[in-house]
Amino acid sequence: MNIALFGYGKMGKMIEKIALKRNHNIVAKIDLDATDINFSEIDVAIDFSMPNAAYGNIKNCLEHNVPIISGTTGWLQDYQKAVALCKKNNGAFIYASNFSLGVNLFFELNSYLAKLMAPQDQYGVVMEEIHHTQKLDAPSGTAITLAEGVIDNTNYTKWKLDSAGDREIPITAKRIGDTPGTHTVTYESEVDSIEIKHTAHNREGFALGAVIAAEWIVGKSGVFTMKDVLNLS
Ligand SMILES: NC(=O)C1=CN([C@@H]2O[C@H](COP(=O)(O)OP(=O)(O)OC[C@H]3O[C@@H](n4cnc5c(N)ncnc54)[C@H](OP(=O)(O)O)[C@@H]3O)[C@@H](O)[C@H]2O)C=CC1
Ligand SMILES: O=C(O)C1=N[C@H](C(=O)O)C[C@H](O)C1
Repeated sequence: MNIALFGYGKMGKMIEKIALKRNHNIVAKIDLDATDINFSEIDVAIDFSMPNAAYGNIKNCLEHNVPIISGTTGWLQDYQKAVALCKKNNGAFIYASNFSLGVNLFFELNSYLAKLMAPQDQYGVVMEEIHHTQKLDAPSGTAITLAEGVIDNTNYTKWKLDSAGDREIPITAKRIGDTPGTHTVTYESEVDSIEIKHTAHNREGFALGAVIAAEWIVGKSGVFTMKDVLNLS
């Protein structure tokens, strides 16, 4: 498969390594608003760029009939526009806040736990995410997906960074060293705590998931999620 990388930073480089091992070709590495992209040679594009660049890259690919996988976080105010554009162009598009198999299993566990906890009013939920100091957005996209999993299954109504009001989920975002990504969901009562945690040891899981999604999407049309790719519930 011929893959174009939009964003050739920490994730772009890791994706290149894994894609080459899986016998794919990297035909373009795009770090800025490039205008001379040869879309006709691209089977699928993978975008791990920056919050202010992601939507433009996705739009560019969809308008050139190139399937696009996006892992960039912090651009979700434009997500519905990307969905509409994909449908209009009969294109193919996946956004995931986290492409690793482990985190996608963790999302399922989070939703299941939220369902169990919904009637237990003596518990309140709090979330924490820890990432490297170069991360631009807070809270992480993964923490937002986890909060949405709780909101969908309980009477919590929204999430907020740091302190939160009644029926709001407080998310604490810490930036420490080169931490690849650690997410904790804790239910606290006066007598005990129930905690689930995912710790990424490196970026390989994210990159492998993105390449698997790219392999999966070629030949399809529609807006998909990692649930579709991994065949989860
Ligand atoms: N969904 C997931 O599983 C994961 C998502 N992420 C997300 O992926 C994104 C990238 O992460 P990471 O690789 O660590 O970040 P980096 O900062 O290491 O890399 C981002 C790259 O994007 C480049 N860039 C800037 N503008 C554009 C543009 N217009 N088009 C294409 N590329 C551009 C930057 O170039 P330059 O340096 O020249 O500005 C840089 O090389 C983040 O949003 C992060 O949150 C990260 C890990 C996993
Ligand atoms: O910026 C990162 O590094 C990461 N970003 C994603 C997020 O915002 O959730 C995924 C992962 O946690 C690493």
